[in-house]
Amino acid sequence: MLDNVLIIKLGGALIENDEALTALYEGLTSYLKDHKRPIVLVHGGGCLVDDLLKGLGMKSEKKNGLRVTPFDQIPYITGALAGTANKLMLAKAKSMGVDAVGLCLTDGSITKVTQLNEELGAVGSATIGSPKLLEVLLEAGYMPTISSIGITDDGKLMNVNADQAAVALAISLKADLALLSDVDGILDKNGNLITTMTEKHAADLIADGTITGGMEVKVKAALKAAKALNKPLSVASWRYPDKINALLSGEAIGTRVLPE
Ligand SMILES: Nc1ncnc2c1ncn2[C@@H]1O[C@H](COP(=O)(O)OP(=O)(O)O)[C@@H](O)[C@H]1O
Ligand SMILES: CC(=O)N[C@@H](CCC(=O)OP(=O)(O)O)C(=O)O
Repeated sequence: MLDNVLIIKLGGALIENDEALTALYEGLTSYLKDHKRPIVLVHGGGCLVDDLLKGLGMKSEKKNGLRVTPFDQIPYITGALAGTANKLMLAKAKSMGVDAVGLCLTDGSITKVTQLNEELGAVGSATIGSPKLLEVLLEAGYMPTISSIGITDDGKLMNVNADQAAVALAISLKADLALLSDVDGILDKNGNLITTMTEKHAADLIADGTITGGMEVKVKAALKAAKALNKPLSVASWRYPDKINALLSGEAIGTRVLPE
């Protein structure tokens, strides 16, 4: 098992923000010049899916933060996430001199994906798989860049929430994990950053409507990872390049989600 892997999950809005995406890769390349640390990127792209479905005149709704994915929409959603979003990440990596390899969640069986339930349609749940392919790529110096599309054992395309996907990979690789989004971390009712989060506190904030939608999914996924790995992880912003450096050096940024 490869030691000290860091998985960084990037929310989809980053892909539409060229300045922040450039700053992220600058941060990664300058850190990797002086340090040897295996880094895996997992990305979302929910905003690209929204734009595509709207452009196609298709309706889209979310239930508890997860997109209802009719089977007739999954080819388009696959195009947006495993296609456009993944290849825009690889294009930026290429232009910054980073040797990246684009993957989906079931390439090399890096996770196992099953259908979550009938109600959500082609929405998948990712569980731990084989770390082998990622270890081979990381040892050879590539930066795996993984979309949240997966394939079931009987060959059906599935749309997996990217935070949940990153958690399954982190547990598989026993990696450190950071979930980076378009907000500074988990915010309280007044919009102030909460610096640490426990399961009990999160349950209270979900119950009183302070944590909703995509953040509810993210916090639950983060708590699952913190518990399974028995270590805290960061829910933070991708907006500040200096904080990315701090994160790479192992400092706490944003909200620390604790394994309790
Ligand atoms: N308590 C909260 N703190 C921060 N963000 C929250 C909270 N509750 C809901 N949100 C929403 O969750 C969003 C982040 O989740 P999501 O859109 O899924 O992000 P990403 O695409 O980066 O994974 C924020 O932009 C914000 O609108
Ligand atoms: C099932 C489900 O909700 N899938 C997500 C996958 C993309 C994602 O998670 O993107 P962000 O990280 O940018 O939110 C979706 O269709 O939006």
